Amino acid sequence: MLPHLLRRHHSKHLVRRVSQRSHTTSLSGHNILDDLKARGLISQVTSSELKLKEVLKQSQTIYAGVDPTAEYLHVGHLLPLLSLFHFHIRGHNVIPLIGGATGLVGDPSGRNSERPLSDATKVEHNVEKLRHAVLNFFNRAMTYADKRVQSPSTPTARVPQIRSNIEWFKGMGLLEFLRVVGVHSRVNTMLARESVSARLESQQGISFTEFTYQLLQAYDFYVLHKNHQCSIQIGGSDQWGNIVAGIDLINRINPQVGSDGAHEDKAFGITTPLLTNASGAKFGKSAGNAVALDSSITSVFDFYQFFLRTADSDVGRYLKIFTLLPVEKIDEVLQAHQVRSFPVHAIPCHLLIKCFS
Ligand SMILES: N[C@@H](Cc1ccc(O)cc1)C(=O)O
Repeated sequence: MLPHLLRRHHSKHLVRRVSQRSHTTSLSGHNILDDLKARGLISQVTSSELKLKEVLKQSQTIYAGVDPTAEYLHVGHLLPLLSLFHFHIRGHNVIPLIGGATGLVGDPSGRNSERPLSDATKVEHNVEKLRHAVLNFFNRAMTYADKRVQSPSTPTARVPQIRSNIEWFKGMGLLEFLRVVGVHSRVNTMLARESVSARLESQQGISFTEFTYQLLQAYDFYVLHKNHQCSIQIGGSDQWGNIVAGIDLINRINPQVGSDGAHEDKAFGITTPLLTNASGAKFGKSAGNAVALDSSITSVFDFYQFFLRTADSDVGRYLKIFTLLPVEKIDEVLQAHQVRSFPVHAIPCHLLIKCFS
């Protein structure tokens, strides 16, 4: 029942979206933040929402990173990527980043044990696969959003350029890193970050390698801020510490002072929730139930089944997260179902299949 209802409203609303987008008002702070929030795509922001909304009235550059721990993306990656995509279709600049360098180190965030170091050639291989996967995501999502998006006159005509942080780390020596980044970083603050403090209590502790991870990600934000005027980083909620580390570094290297002498925020972070099902279980590679966005790993059939088996109580939440349908429309449809006490069986899998298979 639900897929049909949604299909009917789908094209009408997307057409409206496009005409809005071709005006400069598409950048109005009205407001991507409200929309992302209503979709359940925001967990936390690093400054006041008011301030961020103000900033978003102008075109911004926003980045999100993915580490090459596997050669495919999974459903959990979709939350930051879709958030990035929401910014993209409203005319902001987005930078999807692959962690060609950070993947060689390993992020301790959200893990209670040390990762074995990945083989460098495997990491390189994964970077290329992920580059392709992210490109594919943007291509498909843009086609799904609107075919006209391909027209060169729209701000979203181009698929964003994908970068890898190996670009700036490969030529950087240890001494330079210590002098540029280390000197501005407080060990006390680094120890207090959740990703580190949680591990300090474990018997195994944390290696120096994983301990420094936050500084690598911090430097990424700094480089993108300096060279590409990137002002916002998006990541999963486990990335909070790494994102804040970047903002700290940016502020320490170039303290921003407004005309009244007060500190002025120039860099911001947005975290997305981690994807869970109604019983609170996480999805992801480390949770062991990854649903890959790659039909050679998770077949189209399994992918479809995954969404088809969505519990009724998750349907509304997933629709808001995974489709571009207007939130009001989703609420309307869900309400109609509740009133008539229809069971809501599935989210419109056909839309998702088109995007990712
Ligand atoms: N640390 C992120 C990936 C990432 C890497 C580099 C960055 O600059 C940003 C994000 C993760 O593990 O999900």
